[in-house]
Amino acid sequence: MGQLIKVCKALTIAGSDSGGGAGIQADLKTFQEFGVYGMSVITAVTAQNTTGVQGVYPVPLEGLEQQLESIGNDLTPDALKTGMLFSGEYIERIAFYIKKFSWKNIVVDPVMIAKGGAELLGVEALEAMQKHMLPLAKVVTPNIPEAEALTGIKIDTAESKVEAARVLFDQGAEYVVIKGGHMDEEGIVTDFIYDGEGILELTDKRVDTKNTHGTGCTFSAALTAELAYGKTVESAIEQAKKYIQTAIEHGIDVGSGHGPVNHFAFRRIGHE
Ligand SMILES: Nc1ncnc2c1ncn2[C@@H]1O[C@H](COP(=O)(O)OP(=O)(O)OP(=O)(O)O)[C@@H](O)[C@H]1O
Ligand SMILES: Cc1ncc(COP(=O)(O)O)c(N)n1
Repeated sequence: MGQLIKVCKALTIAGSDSGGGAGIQADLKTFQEFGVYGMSVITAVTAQNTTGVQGVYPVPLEGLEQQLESIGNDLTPDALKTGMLFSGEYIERIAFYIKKFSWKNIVVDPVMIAKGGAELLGVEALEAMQKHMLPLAKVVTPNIPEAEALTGIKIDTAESKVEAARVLFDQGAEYVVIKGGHMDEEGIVTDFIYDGEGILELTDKRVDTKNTHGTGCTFSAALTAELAYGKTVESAIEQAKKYIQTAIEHGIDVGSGHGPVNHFAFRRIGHE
């Protein structure tokens, strides 16, 4: 019998995007690119493509819990990320299982609204996110509108960004990454990192493209993969930023709307 290879394992708890650009699909593609064994717990199935979200179908609560049990009873993720969690009730149950199985290295991507405007998490779930998920988070990775919704702070200045990061830290996340994709900065995009003491800003050139569907999912999945390898949070964030930059720069021609990023850009770009 051949010798089995030890691998790092990462879990995503998120929604399915039938179009393959965001959600579970983006996460698993990214895990694969990083050489990490990917697992998934699906909260909801979305009928979605590059033009928008056509439907949202939650997995029955029992099915959600059974997936979490199945993973926990056999497979221990070295790191996990959450994406679209659908509702406050689902968030509460997911937090319960994360604690039950003592899972660590948790990246909370507080997905709320799709780029096209579709609601992926009810507003009633904000409190559950604050109360149950943020205290479990090694890293929370909101975009600007999500950080505003979770803190009630309008982010339009450098000071308000720091203030919002402090509030998210106080809500329990060890590291806060406020992503800059939605910020109107000329030619650049800056992600802002806060760990309760210091601030780090990662800036790169803004790619002029409409194909940014799934950027947040892909970034947080790359970060989770790096944490699964046991990397420090700072180094994992830097690596994730490099990966998403490359994936956006080498965009692919898929669909007629807001296309996905190129998950395999590190490896092979397109074909003849
Ligand atoms: N046009 C761009 N050029 C370069 N980097 C970008 C661009 N847009 C976003 N990014 C980067 O992509 C990552 C995700 O940021 P963004 O603010 O878009 O998250 P998001 O809104 O949660 O994404 P999504 O909802 O599409 O999954 C960040 O690291 C950000 O800096
Ligand atoms: C299942 C699922 N999860 C997350 C997103 C967010 O990605 P985006 O904001 O790029 O639409 C999405 N559209 N669908």
